[in-house]
Amino acid sequence: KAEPGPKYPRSLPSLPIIGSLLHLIGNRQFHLLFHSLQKKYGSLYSLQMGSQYVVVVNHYLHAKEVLLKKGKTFAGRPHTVSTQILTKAGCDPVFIGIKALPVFTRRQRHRGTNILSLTENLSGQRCLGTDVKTYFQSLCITPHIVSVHTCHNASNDQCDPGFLSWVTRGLLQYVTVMSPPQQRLCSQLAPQSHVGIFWMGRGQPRPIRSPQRMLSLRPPLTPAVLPPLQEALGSDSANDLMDALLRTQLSMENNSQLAPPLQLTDDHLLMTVADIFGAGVETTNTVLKWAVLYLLHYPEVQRKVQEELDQKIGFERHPQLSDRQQLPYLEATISEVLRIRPVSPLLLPHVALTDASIGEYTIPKGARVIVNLWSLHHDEKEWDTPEEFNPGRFLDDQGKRLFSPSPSYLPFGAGIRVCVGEALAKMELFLFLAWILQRFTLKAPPGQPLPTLEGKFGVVLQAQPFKVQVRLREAWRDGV
Ligand code: HEM
Repeated sequence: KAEPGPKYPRSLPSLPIIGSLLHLIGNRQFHLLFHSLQKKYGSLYSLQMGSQYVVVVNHYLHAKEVLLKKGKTFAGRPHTVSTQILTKAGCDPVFIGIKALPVFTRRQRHRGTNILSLTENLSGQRCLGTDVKTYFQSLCITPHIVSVHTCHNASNDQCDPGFLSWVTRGLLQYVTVMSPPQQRLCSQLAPQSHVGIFWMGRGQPRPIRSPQRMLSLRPPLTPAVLPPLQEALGSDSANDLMDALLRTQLSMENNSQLAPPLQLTDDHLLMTVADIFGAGVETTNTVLKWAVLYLLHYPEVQRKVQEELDQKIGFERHPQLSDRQQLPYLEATISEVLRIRPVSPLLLPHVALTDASIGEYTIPKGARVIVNLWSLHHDEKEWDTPEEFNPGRFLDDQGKRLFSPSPSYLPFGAGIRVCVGEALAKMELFLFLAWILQRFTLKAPPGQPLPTLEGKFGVVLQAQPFKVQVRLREAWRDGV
């Protein structure tokens, strides 16, 4: 009897050249579309983006196979023409440095109060404006600057002035302008950035003017920036990410056996630091916006968070990272925000580095695999009324924190490609929300309807612009 041939996932209909585009066009919310297509095609199916074979995963068992069990096999990322140009032909982030980020983040645990005092300086003391976007953006940038480089000779965590100006005058502008043009560029081929990125496989027609223009915006690591940092490299141990990168660069330069391609160039350094800002600022800022939006819709949740803060922290001091354990309801609220509106609802695309399989299905080498986190976080078999915002899901009967009430919860991905900023992001979210809600009550401005909870799919799942009224709490005013 003949062996059965390979079994491929069911596929959406496709046409030559345009692939399955006709089935995707007009729908801008790809996570929702991919979620709904399960009814017809099952939880694992494929589609064709131009010449690119794409597999969509909607169930946690398959997702865990891709990310954890076969993490190395599916660890590839797509190479696109724009990323090639932007990274100067492969000066990708330096993973020695990037993967070391959690270490520096752990060290920062002891510096929580310093992050907090920096956020205080930014906030203009007691009054928050209604421009949530700008406020949160500046709030989120600060810990990244601290995490990437702090001047360790200073008594508190202050940045080297040259480095700070390089970040604020050049790098942040570069990172903020990077997303919209990239989106525009991609939208010439497909309506949304994720799909655009998938579409931009090698050998396809593509406009390259924008990435080149973006490249010209990249702030060079001038002599004013690097030498002071190199001089400061005194002790043996690396204190922050910049230290680790510079130390590695130095030891590679001194190793005569390493040919130039193995040297760590200034471009590697720049791209690594740019990546920390690019990947970290918009994500954390977006989660904060979603958190505020849900607190406007669910005032009883806001009240409970404030009651917990009042009881456990009071009004005499700021919340600190060491308070996380005694504020389970706030932690549960953050977890629920990350579930209900995952910032990266399709993760980042993964690529099969060899021929492989997911469940009973054969997956060819080079296939792009999209893990639809939205489907995992809204699976009705795993979550009771998934569209309801209920932090209580993340608490047990005694009110203690449950870290993962369902295996279908992966807001930061998992395995070899897990988000390297997870610890830092959780610290930031905790401190910002604790600090804000200790002092302020958030409401929709009077006479205005509650803002929509519908997201906008793009580089991240954005909340639509909204305004918020911020009131200093009576209890806080009386307490200080
Ligand atoms: C709440 C905020 C954040 C969320 C929800 C988030 C989520 C994610 C997700 C889902 C991925 C993709 C995992 C995959 O494709 O399998 C990712 C990747 C990544 N994140 Fe985050 N992230 C956040 C904040 C940060 C921060 C603060 C940083 C840096 C300081 C960061 C750096 C990165 C990097 C470098 C990657 C790529 C990892 C790789 O390709 O190996 N993220 N993040």
